Amino acid sequence: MAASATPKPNPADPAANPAVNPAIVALAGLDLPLPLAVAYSGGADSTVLLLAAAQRWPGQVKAIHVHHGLQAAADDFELHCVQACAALGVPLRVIRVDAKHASGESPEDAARRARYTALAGAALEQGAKAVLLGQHADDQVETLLIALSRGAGLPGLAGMAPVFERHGVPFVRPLLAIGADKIRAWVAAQGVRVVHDPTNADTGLTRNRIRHLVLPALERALPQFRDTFSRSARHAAQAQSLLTILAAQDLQAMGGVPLIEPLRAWPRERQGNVLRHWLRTGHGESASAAQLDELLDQVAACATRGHKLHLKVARGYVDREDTRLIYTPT
Ligand SMILES: Nc1ncnc2c1ncn2[C@@H]1O[C@H](COP(=O)(O)OP(=O)(O)OP(=O)(O)O)[C@@H](O)[C@H]1O
Repeated sequence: MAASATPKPNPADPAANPAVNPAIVALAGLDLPLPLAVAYSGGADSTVLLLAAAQRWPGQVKAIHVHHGLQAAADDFELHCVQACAALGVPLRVIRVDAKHASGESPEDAARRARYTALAGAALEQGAKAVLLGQHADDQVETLLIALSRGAGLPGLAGMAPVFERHGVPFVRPLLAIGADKIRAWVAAQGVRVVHDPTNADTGLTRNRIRHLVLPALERALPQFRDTFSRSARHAAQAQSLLTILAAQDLQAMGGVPLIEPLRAWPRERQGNVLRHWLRTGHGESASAAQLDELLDQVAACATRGHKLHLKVARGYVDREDTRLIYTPT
């Protein structure tokens, strides 16, 4: 068989049957606390998710739509969601957010941040125990490729987590193993009405370039890429979780603050691991690779008690204070 041959669909696999909503299969084995909310944009992915969730947990599903106010079509998206939820008999909460981006932040990141805050707030207000998101296998591959293109470390290469918590609310991504082609095929075959976000065609955005240029090439060259890339992401996530455990233990062993002497006794990788963890968990900051390198060089140079250390890291400074390091946000 040629390396680029597309695998034949397995007739025994319900996810390969275009008559079955692929999200039903993904939700079948899930045991989640009820009631639930679905983050519903009106697009194909969250639509199949909402339909499947409403079928799997009748009367226990609510929808939340975030109106970003960023594009003219946002009012049409809202109207579509209101009508679709009314037809389905699913209660809908629409939240309007002001997703203006701060300096140094991309508009997409700002919109995402505002969206998660709004989704968590609406879920808490509605008594929903978790929020379901519609990201699928293609979104995961795009996320991985974006991470690679930025030279990311393990946290980036771990991709999107299937479950995570934000603002005290659990978020779940049940569709991560389902390809976009299966979702699109089902939506088209069933004639389900969905909205199309015009910004998805904007190839000025890295994610869209990957979607439109790279994924079709991967499909031809490596037909199993969704499965294999996701497996690599899971390996990276497992390795990262071990590193986080080690960092937490190391920080605890130093009494919760980085101490120069014990730090210097460890290999450089272990020092970097615990310092990154300290900055992130203690101060909500991420050091760039160059800043961390410089910090490690300076720690290595702290051979005498009098050696000073003062370094800009993320949005603040790391200083030496006697035997330990302290972080001061600016
Ligand atoms: N405006 C929104 N309101 C509520 N949830 C949203 C909104 N935008 C995105 N989401 C949620 O976040 C997920 C990922 O968003 P993303 O922008 O990557 O996808 P999307 O193209 O909007 O997906 P979809 O095909 O569902 O529209 C969506 O599947 C949905 O669950």
